[in-house]
Amino acid sequence: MYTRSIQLAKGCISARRGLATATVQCKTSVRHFNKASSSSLATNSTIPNPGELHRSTPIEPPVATPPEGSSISLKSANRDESQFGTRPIYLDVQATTPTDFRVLDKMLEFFTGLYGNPHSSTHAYGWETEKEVEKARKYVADVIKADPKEIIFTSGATETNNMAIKGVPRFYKKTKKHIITTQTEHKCVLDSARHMQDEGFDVTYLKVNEEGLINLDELRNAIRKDTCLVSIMAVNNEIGVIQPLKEIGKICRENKVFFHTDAAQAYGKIDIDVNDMNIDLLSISSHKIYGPKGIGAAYIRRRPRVRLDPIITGGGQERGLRSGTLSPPLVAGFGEAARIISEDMKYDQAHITRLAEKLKAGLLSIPSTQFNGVLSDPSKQYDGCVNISFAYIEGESLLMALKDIALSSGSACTSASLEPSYVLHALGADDALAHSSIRFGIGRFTTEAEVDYVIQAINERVEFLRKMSPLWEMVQDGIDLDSIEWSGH
Ligand SMILES: Cc1ncc(COP(=O)(O)O)c(C=O)c1O
Ligand code: FES
Repeated sequence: MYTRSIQLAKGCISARRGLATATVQCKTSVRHFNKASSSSLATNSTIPNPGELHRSTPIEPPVATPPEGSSISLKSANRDESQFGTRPIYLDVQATTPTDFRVLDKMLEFFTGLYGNPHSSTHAYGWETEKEVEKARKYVADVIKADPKEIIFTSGATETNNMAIKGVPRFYKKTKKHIITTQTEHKCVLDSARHMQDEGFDVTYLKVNEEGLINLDELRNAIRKDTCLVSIMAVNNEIGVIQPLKEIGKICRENKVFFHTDAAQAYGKIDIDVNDMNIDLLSISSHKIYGPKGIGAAYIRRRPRVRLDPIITGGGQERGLRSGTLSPPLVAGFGEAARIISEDMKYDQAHITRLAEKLKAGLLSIPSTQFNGVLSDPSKQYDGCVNISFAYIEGESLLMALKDIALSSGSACTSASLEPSYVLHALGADDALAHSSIRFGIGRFTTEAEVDYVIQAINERVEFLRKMSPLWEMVQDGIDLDSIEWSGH
């Protein structure tokens, strides 16, 4: 057995409050991790501010040039600086979250002692691992008030979305031919829907309003006799909009249509009760909740029972719905992440809301900025996703000028393309505004010092870039840009 010089699992709720380097000693290696200070919340004023641990020099006065060779020094949040060098502040938690060290601690034993195949039913190695898998299944189910039997482990939300959007219509294809989804879904939902169109299904893509919300009457009107599935995401990954799940679930149940929701960005972040909301299928991703990558789950309702054609067939694992040997380290890590997020949800929410409000206020005080998402009703906006357009600046130029902050102008899988966001387009944003948007993701380990730094850095760099922008100069001179006839070359 390996020894641990620290007990990570207990009393770690204040992880974000004070990071100190601790050592976990395994049989073969010694690795460094950031460990929660054992100090209680009450004494956190004496703890070095975590943000200070990220930077060895104070914030610079306004810079006149982009940060090439900047003297601001940043240390990484979770890596050994001596080995990996300094890295930017991480504000891209919608793309992925850092693995919580309590999760890692849970996973380690599955690489050493607990290596049995959880599907081996003839010996103790299989039984002990299976017991851990079932524990994890319960933790994952508890977050959304589901029965553990309704949880199927998959490789992540992409697989689960494929499973739901392809699997349900294929099963009911003799009588049902229609699917409803929205224009602002994640690419893996839209792509699965297009795939089903190629197989002969009709797909309705619901529009959203300028805040990103669907219209419930439009949903009601779109439902046909042969509709088998409505797939509407819970929290949008680019703008954080929360769709009215309970109302959608009610409409679907009344019309006897299955309701699937992609909850990759919502699970553990907002309250979800699959029974109260009449959700029939739900997609979960472990790496969005501080768990390992490469694992996720499908919630599939048993009563009334949802049937689907599995995408991966074989040994019949996971109730025949997803064959293949499970990865116990990933399952257990995911389970631990779910257990922690259930326990810490209120604390995480309060922390994230406080920092997000500060960030939003600090950025929206910059002239000619626009918040993308819901402003009219805070209950319909997930605070941890702050998407802002900075008019008269290209989002990509701003990102280039912000090398000391890890950000994205939208989803991770489209971040290599310079196309403006299709989600912002669906909200009615013009190309210029869609091009100038940046998504700021705040999570469990984001610190106030990081937010302060980001506010100052963005203020400086936006001012700098606008000084170089002829459009900005014209606006300052009182010229109405809409009145200009641009030549077309
Ligand atoms: C809304 C949404 N759906 C699906 C996914 C895909 O999840 P996974 O990485 O687990 O396949 C993501 C991740 O970016 C997401 O944000
Ligand atoms: S897979 Fe995460 S944004 Fe595309």
